[in-house]
Amino acid sequence: MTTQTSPRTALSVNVNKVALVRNTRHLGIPSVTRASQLCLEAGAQGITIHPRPDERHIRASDVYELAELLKRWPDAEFNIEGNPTQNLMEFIRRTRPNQATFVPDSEDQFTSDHGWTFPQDAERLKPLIDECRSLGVRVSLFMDAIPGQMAAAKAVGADRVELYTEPYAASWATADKETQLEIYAAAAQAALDAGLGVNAGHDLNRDNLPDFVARVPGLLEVSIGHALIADALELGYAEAVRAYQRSIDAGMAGKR
Ligand SMILES: CC(=O)[C@@H](O)[C@H](O)COP(=O)(O)O
Ligand SMILES: NCC(=O)COP(=O)(O)O
Repeated sequence: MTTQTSPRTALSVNVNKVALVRNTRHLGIPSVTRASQLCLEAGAQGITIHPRPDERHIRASDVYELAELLKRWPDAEFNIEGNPTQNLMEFIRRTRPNQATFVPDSEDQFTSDHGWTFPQDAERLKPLIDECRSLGVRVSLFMDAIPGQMAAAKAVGADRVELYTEPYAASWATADKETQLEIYAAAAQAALDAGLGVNAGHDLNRDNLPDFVARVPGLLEVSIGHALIADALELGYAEAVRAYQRSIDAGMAGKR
């Protein structure tokens, strides 16, 4: 078993939903770049976007404007998510983000709801992972919390996995929470044992974050969008980011 001292889990704010609201008028507000700037000023360690092919929220123009913004934040990370067999690779080639998170979504998918599957997906992913790494871009694979899949994710060349956390989030207020935490802890440990870094995301929020951070070993990054932006509608971006940082700190304090 690979153990490591617990790194402080980084918060990457996903600004998809700012773009979603912006796109309902031709006024350019709320601004995606201003939202990102305010989140970074408040202490977020990164910005995540998922430029889907239908541009339902993040548009190609957002990708390039955010890439320029992040150049002014050298200590922050830019994480671009997407399906590398669709539109993602062009964005990676042109912007060289810190991290590319490969997500196996179809073009018309309502939202992300599953990870990659090995060995089926290995052959088509390997050259795309190799290209990202040749560009100096870290690759994270969006994965279900299945311990037996982690070695294959490493074998195909991934640097990290992002654990898809909706099943945990859905269990949080139920009797199934403890079982889910054990599943995610085992999947994270299997990833660590395989030599992978561990990220996580989808439906995480202020309430369910502390337990997850406390129980999942080696958690390097959480990318959070929907709930954080919803909270920002009430609290403002800066206070929302500070609230999520407090949730992460509560989880860090609770690590065994
Ligand atoms: C991969 C993942 O779980 C999310 O980052 C994804 O970006 C959510 O996409 P929507 O914001 O379009 O629901
Ligand atoms: N990779 C998860 C992400 O970026 C945001 O997911 P959500 O918090 O919007 O569900």
